[in-house]
Amino acid sequence: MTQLKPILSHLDPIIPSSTGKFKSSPYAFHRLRFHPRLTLWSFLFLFFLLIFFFCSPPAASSGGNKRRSLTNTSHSERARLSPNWPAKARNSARTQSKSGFTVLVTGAAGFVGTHVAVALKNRGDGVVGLDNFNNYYESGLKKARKSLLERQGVYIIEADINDGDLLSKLFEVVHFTHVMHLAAQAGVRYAMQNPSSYIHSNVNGFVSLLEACKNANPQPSIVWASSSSVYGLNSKVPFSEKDRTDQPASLYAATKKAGEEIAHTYNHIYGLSITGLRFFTVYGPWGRPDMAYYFFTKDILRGKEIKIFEGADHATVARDFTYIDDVVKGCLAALDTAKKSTGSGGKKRGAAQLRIYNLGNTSPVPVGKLVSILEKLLKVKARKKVLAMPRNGDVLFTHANISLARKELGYKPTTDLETGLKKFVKWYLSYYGAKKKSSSW
Ligand SMILES: O=C(O)[C@H]1O[C@H](OP(=O)(O)OP(=O)(O)OC[C@H]2O[C@@H](n3ccc(=O)[nH]c3=O)[C@H](O)[C@@H]2O)[C@H](O)[C@@H](O)[C@H]1O
Repeated sequence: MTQLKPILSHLDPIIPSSTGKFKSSPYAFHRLRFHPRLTLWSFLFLFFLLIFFFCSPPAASSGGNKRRSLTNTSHSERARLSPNWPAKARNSARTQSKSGFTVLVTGAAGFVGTHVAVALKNRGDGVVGLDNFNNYYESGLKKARKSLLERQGVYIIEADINDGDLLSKLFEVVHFTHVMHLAAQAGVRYAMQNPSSYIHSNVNGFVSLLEACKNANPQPSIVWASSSSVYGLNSKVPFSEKDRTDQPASLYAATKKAGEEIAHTYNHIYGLSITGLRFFTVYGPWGRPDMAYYFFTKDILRGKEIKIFEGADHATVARDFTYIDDVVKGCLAALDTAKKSTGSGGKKRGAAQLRIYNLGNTSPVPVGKLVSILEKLLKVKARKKVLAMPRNGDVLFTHANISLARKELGYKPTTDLETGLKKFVKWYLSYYGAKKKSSSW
């Protein structure tokens, strides 16, 4: 405050005493121009303001609760593309056997994308990744996932799914048999701060991708990530694929629901084979820092207070937390059972497959229990504050009925929350421990 005093005292002469005076800005400007000390202080003030503005890191990941501009325009992405990307993509797309799939994984530097890409590569499929590396959460984590994929022989093209020209070229360079579409603007609560990013990625981006797929010859089969959030205010449990999904509680949910309708249209008009997977709060190693289990871990370790939401009349908030390895198995099973698209070059030649499945754990756990498991694993008592769930798009509980996925995909989750969190915590401590040692954390 004392440092501000000189600045403020020099600003005093130009602070108007009434709104009327404020309008006479030429007067203030005159005073500003001809007061040398004031000019010096003003320039210094502006200089430090600009330094602060340009040097500020992107907002912290905890809860993803600050508005950030996402660097996901196609022009900026195009500028970052390596000139020999077609050769690298062709090489990465090579399969180990004749029957192997050639899969484009969008959102490959994301949490689920990285795991799915590795699993496909490990079983001998050809995999090309695509990711815009936006700054929704710490970019270092996305880069680390990219390095992991590179070590496995998966090349990631740094581009946005909204870049239609790039996608058309990519589908000419590589004849993909399948597309695993995982690129999306995730996060339920962040939608209130940056609504347009959800339209950009989950609506426009999805349409841009489907346009490229429908024009491709051959057309690939598509498996994509929808969300448990489409059940919204539905109160019938467990959530079945037949239940209503017309009451989304967040814009995120609304864009995922829109995606399901858009999928129907492209299937109907162009004969694209499309499978949507409704993920239920997926967690695990290499996870997303904007999710509660992840930033609770970070905050518990730092002694920072965590907020635990509860419903009206102290109702428990619970989630059907689903471990990443189980979800990956579901994704691969969806790819394996996907029928071929029936069209080619934009023309439908027959009815095509259209499916939707819940991929949950079918065992909801209260958020309070999640915290007590973390306390046990981290051996640290959390500083907890229980408060009413804010009106921010959250829903009280999720619970998946997985009978359809079990029957048609052979999907069978086997990891309970404690086992899954144990693996997450182990990864977390080694990842950030190693980063701390290299003093970049
Ligand atoms: O299945 C999905 O479709 C979605 O799953 C995930 O959303 P959610 O289930 O909301 O997960 P997440 O944010 O980890 O909050 C978990 C719990 O902690 C509670 N919660 C949260 C924050 C907090 O400070 N306190 C708190 O109690 C909160 O009330 C909630 O009960 C994905 O982020 C989303 O992208 C989407 O994929």
